[in-house]
Amino acid sequence: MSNNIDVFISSQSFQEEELREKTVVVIDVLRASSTMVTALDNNAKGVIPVADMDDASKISQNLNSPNFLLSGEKNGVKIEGYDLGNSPLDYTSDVVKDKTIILNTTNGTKAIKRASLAKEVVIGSFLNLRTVVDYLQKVESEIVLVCAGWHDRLALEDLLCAGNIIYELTGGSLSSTAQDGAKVAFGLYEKFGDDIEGTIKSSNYAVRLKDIVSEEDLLYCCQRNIMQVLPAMNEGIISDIHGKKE
Ligand SMILES: O=C(O)[C@H](CS(=O)(=O)O)OP(=O)(O)O
Repeated sequence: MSNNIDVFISSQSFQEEELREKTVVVIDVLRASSTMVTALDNNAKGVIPVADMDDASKISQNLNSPNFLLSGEKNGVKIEGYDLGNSPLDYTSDVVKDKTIILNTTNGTKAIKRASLAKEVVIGSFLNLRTVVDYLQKVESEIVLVCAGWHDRLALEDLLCAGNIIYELTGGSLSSTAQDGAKVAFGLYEKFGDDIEGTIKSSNYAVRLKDIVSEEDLLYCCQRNIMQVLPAMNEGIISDIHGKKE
């Protein structure tokens, strides 16, 4: 592929204007991206990402409640009064099928909102990595992989996933003229890509949230290429544009 590709290491590491005319992949492996991918794979109608609780309550007040779920977390914990937290394992077909989910998370949904000037925004995770790569191979615009990170800092699992995407896109051979961000992500994947689970199990996230987020959640989010959905944003709503059918 000949496109220019860069990696931004957190949702605050760029100016929103920098994303204009670009194809952006937002990556929040733990857990917002993995949750959205799972929800859409289980036939949720769409996901509305919101930046905070105020936005979530404004949107939910104007909607017909049986068709909507109010979901999200603060520092990993389900927000009181919400229907669901941010564990992808809770987004089963019987819970989310045909529902639109208003999702409010600490980092992931904020990163998506900050990418709203992009030409297009898609959601990436290990779960749907191959589908994202196949899509990126066809786009003609410049590509930016936005890692959601954690509170404006780098999160290893997001950068590792970005590196895996670049590795696949480049056939494992990155040009010496690649962007610095792409080189760092690619190098991280070369070093740790053989042991995604082990690397993520010893990440800052895993240590920080060990009493809040189950190991089952972590291991689930480490699985590669188990879903073919391609979540993409259109007028504020994320839906599957890959056209998965039941
Ligand atoms: O719910 C999550 O997994 C995280 C929690 S924290 O911000 O890392 O404490 O939120 P997310 O927005 O999915 O990164």
